[in-house]
Amino acid sequence: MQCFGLELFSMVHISIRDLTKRFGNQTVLDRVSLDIGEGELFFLLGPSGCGKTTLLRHLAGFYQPNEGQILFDGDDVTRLPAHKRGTGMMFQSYALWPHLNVAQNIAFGLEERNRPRPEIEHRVAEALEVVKLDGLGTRKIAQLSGGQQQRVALARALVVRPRCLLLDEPLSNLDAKLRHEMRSEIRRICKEFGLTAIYVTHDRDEALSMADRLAIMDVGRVVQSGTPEEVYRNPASRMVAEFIGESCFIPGTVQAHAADGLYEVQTSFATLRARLSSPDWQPLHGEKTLLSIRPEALTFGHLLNSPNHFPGHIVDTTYLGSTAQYKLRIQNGPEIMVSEVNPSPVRQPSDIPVRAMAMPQDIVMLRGE
Ligand SMILES: Nc1ncnc2c1ncn2[C@@H]1O[C@H](COP(=O)(O)OP(=O)(O)OP(=O)(O)O)[C@@H](O)[C@H]1O
Repeated sequence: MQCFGLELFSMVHISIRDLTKRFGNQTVLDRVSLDIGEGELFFLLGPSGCGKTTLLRHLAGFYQPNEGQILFDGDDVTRLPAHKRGTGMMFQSYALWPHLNVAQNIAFGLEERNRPRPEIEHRVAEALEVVKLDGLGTRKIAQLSGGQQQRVALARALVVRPRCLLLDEPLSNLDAKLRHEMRSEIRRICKEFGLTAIYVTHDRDEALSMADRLAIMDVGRVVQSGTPEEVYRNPASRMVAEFIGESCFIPGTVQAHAADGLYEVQTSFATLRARLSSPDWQPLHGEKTLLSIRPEALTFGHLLNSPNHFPGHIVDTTYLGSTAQYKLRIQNGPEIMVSEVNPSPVRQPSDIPVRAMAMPQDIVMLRGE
């Protein structure tokens, strides 16, 4: 009986090579290339309409590209029909059958594959256990909460033992608390079974908190990929910096290459010390740059040996409980955001001068636009 078990997932390495898709004269995927390792939980992240779902649908076999290839473990599956690819899919709308009960919904894919009855029963029971719905097999779908329905959808995708799991915004219909709960559930299950999984979202918190690696897409292209930390710390462009987190941007001119790989940058209000986002760019003296600073990289205070000071006054305060967000208007400079953890007392808008500072490693130089 053990041979029916969900533990028999086979991981797959996915290679996407120069995939291009056009709908009429609109290029929706533009030479997309990505490698997704065995057992990796990989996120596709990007603004609405950038092509995430279209890419996922190519992996599932629902769409054929105009150009390019998809390889599973080195085998070309680009023209292989969906039902022969061994992928499991989980959608935003749970896509469950309302007239079938929970177990029947989960069993559907196995029945389609004409699996013997004892195997179906065993595997459905196991799938229910994996998603923590044991004992609810005979429930009607309408008698389940949104979170439970999403667990059924996950069990249904897992029960066919997919070579890879494809998830299209699976949590966006859930409220914030359930979403948090399901994030760690989905990650736990993927890791427990060593599943290769590709997850589409436009929710950066979901991607940052769950992904092994992620790709940011914009108008049909992959603009950057890496671990959440790599992309968050080293955004390749303003678009990536803004999409993956909060950031303020200060234009400047490169002055000199300082010690430790840092650069001095002249801005409208001070000379700041900053680091490059990417080693591919070696800026020259006088070149334009855009400094990207995260609100949490700034702290209030004044250290004499800190090279980066931002003198100004607070023009707006947003209290969020665990943090406060301040809008700081810099003298002769732009407005920037400063985030303070565990604020007490909360600073109020005032004309009284304050000073914020940031470490050079936390100010990132992007190519000037
Ligand atoms: N079957 C189709 N026929 C024509 N155009 C399509 C089709 N499917 C998608 N598109 C277009 O392709 C573009 C990308 O759509 P896609 O659904 O992949 O974006 P997305 O990044 O997943 O967006 P969202 O986050 O809003 O779901 C959009 O402009 C969309 O209108």
